[in-house]
This record gives sequence, structure tokens and C-alpha cells, in this order.
Amino acid sequence: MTELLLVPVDDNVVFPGMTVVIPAAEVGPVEAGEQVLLVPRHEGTFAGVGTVADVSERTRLPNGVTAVQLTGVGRGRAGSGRTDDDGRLRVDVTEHPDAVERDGRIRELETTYRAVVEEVLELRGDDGRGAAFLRGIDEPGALADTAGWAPEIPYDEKVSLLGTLDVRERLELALRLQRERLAELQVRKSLREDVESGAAKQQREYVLRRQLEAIRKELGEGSGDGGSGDDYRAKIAEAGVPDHVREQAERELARLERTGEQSGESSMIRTYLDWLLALPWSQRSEEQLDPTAARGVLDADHTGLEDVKDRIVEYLAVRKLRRDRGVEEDKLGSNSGQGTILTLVGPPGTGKTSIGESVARAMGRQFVRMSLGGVRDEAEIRGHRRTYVGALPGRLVRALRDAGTMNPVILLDEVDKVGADWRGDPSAALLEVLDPAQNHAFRDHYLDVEIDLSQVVFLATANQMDTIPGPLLDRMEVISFDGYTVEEKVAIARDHLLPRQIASAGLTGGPDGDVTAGESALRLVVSEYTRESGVRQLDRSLGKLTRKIATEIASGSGTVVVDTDVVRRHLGRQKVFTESVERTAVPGVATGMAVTSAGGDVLFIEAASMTGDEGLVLTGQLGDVMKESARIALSWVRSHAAELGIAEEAFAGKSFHVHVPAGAIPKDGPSAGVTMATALVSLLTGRPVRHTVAMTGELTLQGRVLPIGGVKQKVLAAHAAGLTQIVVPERNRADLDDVPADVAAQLQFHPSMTITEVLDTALEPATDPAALEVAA
Ligand SMILES: Nc1ncnc2c1ncn2[C@@H]1O[C@H](COP(=O)(O)OP(=O)(O)OP(=O)(O)O)[C@@H](O)[C@H]1O
Repeated sequence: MTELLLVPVDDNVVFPGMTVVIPAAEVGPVEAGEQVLLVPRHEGTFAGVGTVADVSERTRLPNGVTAVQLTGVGRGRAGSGRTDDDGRLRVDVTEHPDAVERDGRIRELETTYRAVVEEVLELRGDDGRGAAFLRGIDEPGALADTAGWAPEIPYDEKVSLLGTLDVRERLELALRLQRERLAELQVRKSLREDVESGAAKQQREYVLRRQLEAIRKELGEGSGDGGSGDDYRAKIAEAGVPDHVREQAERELARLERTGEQSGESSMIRTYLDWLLALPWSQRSEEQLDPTAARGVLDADHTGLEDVKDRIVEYLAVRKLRRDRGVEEDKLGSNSGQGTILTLVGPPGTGKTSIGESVARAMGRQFVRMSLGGVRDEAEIRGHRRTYVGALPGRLVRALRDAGTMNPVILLDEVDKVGADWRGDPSAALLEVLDPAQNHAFRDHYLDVEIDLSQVVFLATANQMDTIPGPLLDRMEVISFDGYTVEEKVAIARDHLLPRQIASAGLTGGPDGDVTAGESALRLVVSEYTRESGVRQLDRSLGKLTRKIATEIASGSGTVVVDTDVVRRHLGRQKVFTESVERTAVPGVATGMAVTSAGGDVLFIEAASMTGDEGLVLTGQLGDVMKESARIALSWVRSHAAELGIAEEAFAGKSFHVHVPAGAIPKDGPSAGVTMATALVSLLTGRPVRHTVAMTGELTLQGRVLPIGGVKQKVLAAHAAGLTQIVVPERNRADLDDVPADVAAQLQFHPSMTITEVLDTALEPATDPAALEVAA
């Protein structure tokens, strides 16, 4: 047993036969010719067996540090130790020289070990030196120790190898470690080969594809899958794109050529390039701005709508002046000529979309309609960023593509139906599109290049103004479509709808044609088969009529003159009844006028009372404001019961129910106040409401009648429903001027300040005194 200086070797194992160089300061005071014990140490824990090493000369490392060279000579186990004067640990060491009988088993292990290591060396690309080193080792124990050189074998395993004193066991362990190492190297190699062969396959495919394309070109067949880089180059050149777009396209093209043709990415890049080049970058329509000619176009396409046409012609005239006077477009943006967007607001089927088309025609521009109904997501307008799976450009880009020019008329249809939710606010994107200060550099998220929208003329349509988002409404110049009178509908049917339906049924119209229609027949269709503000149903009814006539003519009858009999024969029983006579025959029902998204309409408000303590029950999907109107109506009636001749008992222990048909349509607004009060008073006094009267107006608790909106639409609806006495708030008197003269001539208006005046007009006189008792 010898006492040796203990030298810790952190996270490393020095085997006998290895030489290491360690800074002298770490080794301690030793002289050449002495021995030390090198012990592996990991996180402060020493291994049980170390390596006895000879100390040779000190050397100077290139960095100036003095170092000691140590060569392992054998294994040694550390026994008890002591700290010397220098503070160094010295331990008693029991040496364990390798001692083995080389039997058959050892020989077999040796041979296998050598074979495995040779394979390892080959895989690692050994240059022969490793093999030579291995051949130079003769002793089986030393042979096993060569596993200690392998960098792939972990520290723990090396410590076990050093600690295995029995040579045969050590050789077995070393063989296992080398086998594992070999297996790992083989897996890595095959992985690498797979990757390499895959790449080679792709390259091969790429070359084949290019050849295929060349062959196709030679045969004059277009390349089937969207084109090669060269095709795109040609397209970019043809498209006459602005510089910034060309740069972007070229960047993408370079990317396309770098990625393999087969990869998913290349098809994405193709889709992108196709979209980018689908925009009509260099296409413009030559604009015509002659107001007289424009008026001609508008008149030819549409009957009536005089004020709408006036406004549009004004708009065009201003535009023309600005252009001729050279008002700088840069400064103001070209839409700023009007500063705002013309917005056509009105019930369905009143010709908003079709007049938009006429505007485009009058200006000599392309027309596209972009429906915004139900758009809740900003991305629908602006597109998705390309990082999204399945990303596409937004509707504006698509609209431009469909238009085929960069200066079309784009009709933003149904702006009142734009909603917002967590996916973002589409109206914010619309605002940017419509803002002349911003829209010359609109950026679609998908295309991600600047698009100049300043040459586009935007028009918008909406059914109702209340639901247009406020900031958008600020930018709009509203033109209202209030719906047509019966005479206007007859004219539209005669001049536009019927001739179109006749043509589409394969017939000829006109004096010498298959079909001629009299005015009275058309009036019958309008008043008894349709009930609407616009002309959709009318158009459909005429379609049905002409198809039936076509069938008759095809089966041999001669020309047909459409009169009321023909209408009744083909359209069947009357569809729309003037209901008010029937509905208001009983007390408790009053005829109101309302404006819904379908235009003006009449509605019958019903009141009933019954024993119970539920107070006021309301049905018919009423909004909060309408519910409040009903409470106000009931409170006013209660507080004026005596004047109205209603006994106080009529209220005691009673519940009231007010219903506003049609129950399925949500409604709101204060304008039904007077109608509700009238229905309640009618119920409680037993005086029926006159069947010729229709009313509208907001009611206050004091019984005053406040003004409301939509007078013209309401009056037209009442007129169409056959009502003649129209009760409106006094303060809406001025609005009655908007009612077409021919309609107004058939009506009697009753502007009213208070609900008492309304009741005087609306209720039949109390003829039967017993009615009071019945109501009570
Ligand atoms: N004044 C008119 N003169 C001639 N045709 C008309 C007139 N008004 C409407 N029409 C015709 O009625 C049909 C319906 O009109 P259009 O589709 O433009 O209605 P809209 O107001 O846009 O309805 P929506 O609000 O539902 O979009 C069209 O075929 C249109 O040509």
C-alpha cells in the first residue's frame, strides 16, 4: 500500500494507458518521477476506483500556465486519507494490476471486441490510425480500456468500466458499450441516407417536371398547374403592374424557384401570384361625366325616382367640374370631390341596386356589387394574412378582379347589416376603404401590397339607417327611397318589369306582339296580389302571369290582351285584403303605421283585459322602447279614466295584454304609442276604431303626441292598404309635403297635438251606453 496525492478529475475518466495534461496548480506539489491517484469526480462525489499515474516533466502550456503531464499506469482503490501541510488530500492506495489467464472465452471476447470496434471506426470514417492503435494493444484488460476513449460513451459507464477490476467482466462490459455505440451510429447513418435519398428524389422530380413542361410547351398545351416561373415572368411583364407590385411578385417568384415544385409551399406561392396578377393593375375605363347623357341613361332604366336621379346627376356634375377645373386629386383624393359616399337607403325591391348599375353605365365604368350582409369579420373585407391555412384575399380585392378595372363603381350592398364581433370590426376596414386620405394605399392582408382604391367610385345601399354603424354613417350622403305609390308601380310594371318578363318567357310585347296589358289589369296585380314598398312581389307575379300566358299561346291560342279577368284566371284568388274593415270591427284593435326593414306597413295593435294581477303583458317581440310606450299608454289611460268615461273598476283586479302582430318580427321604436293608447281606450270604452283610420306618433305621459320618422313610407303603406284617414303628429306636418300629390289627393290627414285629438278622430262615437258596463 502506498500513500499518494489524490487528484480529482471532474466529469472525466482517465484510464490506464492514457496521458493527460493538468495545470500544476490543480495537481499540487509533485515532482517528476512521483505518482498520484487520479479519481473521477462528479458533483463532489468521488468514484471508488481511480487511476495511478506517473508524473513526468512539467510543461508550459501555450497560454503560459505551467502544467503537469500524467500517464495512467494502473488501477488503484483509495483507502483512508489525511490532509497534508499544504491542505492537500493524500490517500492510501491499494493497487490492482490486471491479472488474467487468457482462456478461450477471453480470446473470443477479444476477437469480437476488435471486430465491433473496427466497424465503429469504419462508420466514423477512421483514417487507419484508430485501427493501428487497436492492433498495437495486446493485453485483454488494456483492450477493454480502449472503450474509455469513445466520446459517445457516457461518464457513468466509463466510471463503471474503470471500477470493473475483473478483466473478463470488464471486457464484457466494454463489448456491450461498443455494441451500443455501433448500433447508434448505424441508425444515424441510415437516417442521413434517407434524407439524402429523399432530396435526390426531389431533385430528380424537379428535372423531370421541367422537361415535362418543355414538352407541353412544344406541343402547345398550356402548363396544367398554374405555370412555371417563366410563365409568371411573362404575366408580370404583360400585367403592367406598378413597381412595388412587380418587386413583390419577383420576390415571390424567386421563392417559388427555390422551393421544390412539389412542396406544399410552392402551390401556396402560386396561388398568391395568381391572385396578385389577377388584379387589373393597369386597366381603367375611360370615364364619361356628361350630366345630360347620364340623366338619359338613368331615365331610360328607371321610372320615377326623380329626386334620386337629380341627386345622382348633381354628384356627377360636381365630379366633372372638379376634374375639368383640375382640382388636385392628390390633395383631396378623388372621392373627396363629394367628400362622402352616396348611400341609397330604402326598402327592398325599390331599385337601389339597379340604379347603382345605371350609375356605372352612365359613367362608363364597370359595376360590381359587394354584399356586406352578415359580414362580421374584418378579414372578409381585408383578407387573411398568408400565415393562415387557406388564406385568401378579402372581398375588395375580389371585387376589383371581377370588375376588371381599377376604377369601377363598387356598390357596398347592405351596409346596415355589417356586424362586429370578436373577430374584429369590419366597419373599421370599410372606413379606411372609404377614406380618401387613406384609400390610395389600401392594404389587403393577404396580398400585402398597396392597392390604390382612390379611383373607385363607392356607392352603398341599406334598408334602414338606424343600424348603419355611426362612423360609417358620418361619411355617407343618404338618399332615401321611400317606396312606390300604386301609380308608380303600375308605371314601372308597364315600362320595365312586364316587357322584361314577356321577353324572358320567349314572347313578344308591344302593339303587334303576343301580349298587351291594360293599365287596369296592372293596377289589379299591384293592389290585390302584392303588398310591399318595392316591386319584387310585383315582378314575381308578372313573371307567373307571363309564364301562364306563354303556355296558353304555345298551346295554340292567339295573342292575349291582359285584362282583369286574365289576371284573376292566372293569379288565382286575391292575395291581399284590405283587412282593416274586418280587424277593427271589434273594440280593442287600432291600425298603426310602421316602418320595418321591409319598408312601410300597417299593423293592427290588439288590446285585451282579463282578471288577474299580472299588470301589463306584452307580446310580439317588442324592443325596450316599444314596451315603455305600452306602459306609458296604459298609465295615461288609467290616469284619465274619468274623462274618458271609464269606470275605475275596469282596472281593479285586471291584467292587460297588448299584442303587436306579426309576432315573429322584432320591432322597436316609440311611434306606436298613440296606437296602443287608442287600442286600450277602444277596449275599455267599447268604442271600435274607425276602419278608415291609420295612425302613428309617440305618446308622453301628459298625453302629448311627439313627432316620428318615416312619414312618407308609412303614408304610402296606409294608402296601399286602402286607409284614407291618416293621423300624424302635428310636428310632422311638413313631412306630408313629401307624399306624392296623387296619393295625397286621395287621403285626409289629421295632424294632432294630443292623444285626445287622436281619439276624437279615431274612435267611433259611443252609441251604446251599455258598452261601458260591458267593458267594466
Ligand atoms: N323605378 C324603377 N324603374 C324600373 N325598374 C325598377 C325600379 N325600381 C325597381 N326596379 C326593378 O325592381 C327590381 C328590384 O330592384 P333592386 O334589386 O334594385 O332592389 P333593391 O332596392 O336593391 O333591393 P334590396 O334592398 O333587396 O337589394 C329590379 O329588377 C329593378 O330593375
